[in-house]
Amino acid sequence: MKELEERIRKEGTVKQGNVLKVDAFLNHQCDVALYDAMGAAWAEHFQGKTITKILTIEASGIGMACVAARHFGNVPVVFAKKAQSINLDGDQYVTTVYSFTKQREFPVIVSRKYLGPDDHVLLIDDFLANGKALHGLIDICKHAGATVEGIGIAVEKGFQGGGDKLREEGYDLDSLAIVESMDPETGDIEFRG
Ligand SMILES: O=P(O)(O)OC[C@H]1O[C@H](OP(=O)(O)OP(=O)(O)O)[C@H](O)[C@@H]1O
Ligand SMILES: O=c1[nH]c(=O)c2nc[nH]c2[nH]1
Repeated sequence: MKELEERIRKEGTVKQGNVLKVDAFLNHQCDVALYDAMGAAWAEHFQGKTITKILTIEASGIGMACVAARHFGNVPVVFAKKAQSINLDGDQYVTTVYSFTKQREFPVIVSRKYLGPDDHVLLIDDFLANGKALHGLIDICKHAGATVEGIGIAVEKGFQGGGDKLREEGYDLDSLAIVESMDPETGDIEFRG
C-alpha cells in the first residue's frame, strides 16, 4: 500500500534491535484516516470471504482492527488480553506469547464467550516480526475450533521471517507494507517488491 510505505519513509525511524518506530501515526498517535484506508485495502484483499469476527491482540492492534471492522459489515472485534483481570470471567482460552517490544512473555487470554467453532476469523495486527503474536492468536483460534480466514497486517518486517513462515503454513496473509531491510545507521528503509 503506497500510502503506508510513504508514511513509513517520511515519519518512520529505524532503531537498533530491528525496531521500526512509527508511533507518530500507527501505534501511539493514531491516524484514523490512514486506518480507514488500511481497512479498505484489507476488505479488497479478503473480498468474497465470510468473516464473522476480527481478532487482534492488545494493545496496538485494537484501534486499526475496530476501524477495519467498518469495512467488514461491522463484525465484532475481539482483542486478546495480555493480563488476567477481575473483569475476565468464566472459561477462557489461554496461551503464552513473547512480546517483541516488552521483551517478556505474556499470557494471552480470550473469553470462550467471544470465540467459537462457528466463527470465521480475520486476524489483524499492526506489526508482524517473528510471528509470535500471530501464532498465539492462531493457537487460540485452534482451541476455539474457529476458522482463520486470513491475516491482515499493517507492517511486516520481512527480514525477521515470521510472515514467510505463515505463508508457507498456508495462511492468506496480506501485509500492507513489507520492509525488506532497514538500517539504523543511515535510516534507509527498503520495501519488498
Ligand atoms: O511477530 P512478533 O514478533 O510477535 O511481533 C509483532 C507483535 O509485536 C508487537 O506487540 P508488543 O507486545 O511488542 O506491543 P504492543 O503492546 O504495542 O502491541 C506488535 O503489536 C505485534 O503484536
Ligand atoms: O512499533 C513497533 N516497531 C517494531 O519494529 C515492532 N516489531 C514488532 N512490534 C513492533 N512494534
